[in-house]
Amino acid sequence: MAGDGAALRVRIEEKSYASPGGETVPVISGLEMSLPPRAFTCLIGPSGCGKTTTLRILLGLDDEFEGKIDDRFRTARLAAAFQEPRLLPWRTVRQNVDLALPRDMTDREAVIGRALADVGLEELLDRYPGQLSLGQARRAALARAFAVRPDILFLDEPFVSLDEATAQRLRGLLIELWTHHPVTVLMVTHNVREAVQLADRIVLLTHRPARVVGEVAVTLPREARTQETVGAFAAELARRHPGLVTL
Ligand SMILES: Nc1ncnc2c1ncn2[C@@H]1O[C@H](COP(=O)(O)OP(=O)(O)OP(=O)(O)O)[C@@H](O)[C@H]1O
Repeated sequence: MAGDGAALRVRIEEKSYASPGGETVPVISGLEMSLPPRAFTCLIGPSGCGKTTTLRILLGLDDEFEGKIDDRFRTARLAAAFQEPRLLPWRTVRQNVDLALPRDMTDREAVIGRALADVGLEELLDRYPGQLSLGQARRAALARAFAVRPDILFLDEPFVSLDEATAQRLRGLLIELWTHHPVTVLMVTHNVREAVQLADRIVLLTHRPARVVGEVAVTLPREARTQETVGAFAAELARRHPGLVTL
């Protein structure tokens, strides 16, 4: 992808779904945002406002919308990790990573070995997903996403339904991976503290139909992001955006 330093821009004029009764339900309306290269952007907003729908459009999984997506999304190498780890159950961890790699990638065994070692799964390469804990499966999904060496990485609530200690370890791991392999990230989360802990900037959406109501730079240096400073930053966001940001 062209490393020209410009931000990737997106404008989704309108996206609707049909309700079971056949009515048109607008889900996104006039959503405009940009993704600065190699920045970690979190997308937050009320439940059901259209965050996953936005991600699906950017990933090219849904083209039934009106708007303009930067052409570079179409030529960039994309990777994603979702709420469900989405590993193929009949393939081993090693094979799951291998299947995601570009066909022309050389040195695959080394790439796979390194990616899984980076997330602490070097002993579990030949296990099947059913033999992993949820936390281990999430690690494997992150390893797979980074192994692809993407230009843009999309994350949709990758740590939801984990116990807090495991989620916290994986957040640390994600930042470590991203620091070593800087990539443009767009991560959807419900959890404003998680967004403040991880992001360079937070894009805040309205209730459905979603549009952007604000962009917040997280100015806390990463080494100063403690439970207290993150909590205070998140509380200030909730104070400024009542009804949209809840702690
Ligand atoms: N395939 C679909 N058909 C009809 N309606 C849909 C479909 N997918 C999503 N919706 C509706 O569109 C709205 C936005 O859904 P979406 O999953 O994008 O929201 P979200 O912000 O990611 O939600 P959450 O925070 O709860 O994960 C919701 O009201 C949802 O019920």
